[in-house]
Amino acid sequence: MFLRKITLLREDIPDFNKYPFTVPAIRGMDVLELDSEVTFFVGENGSGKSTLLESIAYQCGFHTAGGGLNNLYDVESSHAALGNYIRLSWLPKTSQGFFLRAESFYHFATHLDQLAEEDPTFNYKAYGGRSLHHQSHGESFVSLFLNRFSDEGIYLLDEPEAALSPARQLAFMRVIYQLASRGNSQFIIATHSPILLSYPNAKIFSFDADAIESITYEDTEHYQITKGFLNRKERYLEELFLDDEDE
Ligand SMILES: Nc1ncnc2c1ncn2[C@@H]1O[C@H](COP(=O)(O)OP(=O)(O)OP(=O)(O)O)[C@@H](O)[C@H]1O
Repeated sequence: MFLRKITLLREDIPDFNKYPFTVPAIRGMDVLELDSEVTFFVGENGSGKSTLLESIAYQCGFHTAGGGLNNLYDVESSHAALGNYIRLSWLPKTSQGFFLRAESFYHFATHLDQLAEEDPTFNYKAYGGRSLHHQSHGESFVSLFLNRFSDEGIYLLDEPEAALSPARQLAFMRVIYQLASRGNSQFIIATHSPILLSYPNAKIFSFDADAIESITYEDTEHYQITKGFLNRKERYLEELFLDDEDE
């Protein structure tokens, strides 16, 4: 493990009425203690998971649109609004790792193609040997996990399941397991996947309340709704499609 603590520098915040401090979970944040190789951020859409993850990436020196320390490319990266208002406590510090952002992964793939154009020796070795644009969305994620992720580093992943089939999500959990069990990799993952969230002994932080708090897997809405739906699909669908006058 590397990153042990994330502290919101409350005394430095000029205005709590401006984004990102208008987001309840961020506004109420104090100190997050990380004590597992795998940490999940979970919560409703818009609850602040990406905002916090991006600010961690910013503090790590990673491109906030996705990439590692050496990936400088020109795409509209967000300003990491929260980036200057958090403090990361490391033991030990690492600058190795990667920020995967599903929504801007296309731009990262283009950035690699540009590198290949400029440098004929660039062979996509860390990305499966060929342009990420020549692989399917899911294949390109898997190439990244298998080739770019190495024994040491902090991996910040924003909805990695976005491109992965359920089978590939399970395979991805094995990649996490192999890296994390060697003791030198740390993962912080914002996700909506009930499969990924089941990773054993992970810390799960929920962003659904007025502060970010640790919860169990079974207490996540993702687990409860998915389980309820799969157990009683007909009942759920019946209620979902009830005509207004029937209610
Ligand atoms: N640059 C911005 N300016 C103002 N508001 C923003 C900005 N970026 C995000 N927001 C708002 O902040 C809130 C938190 O957004 P964020 O992207 O962190 O949510 P999230 O939990 O990652 O959601 P999702 O699960 O949908 O990805 C949302 O209400 C969003 O509309």
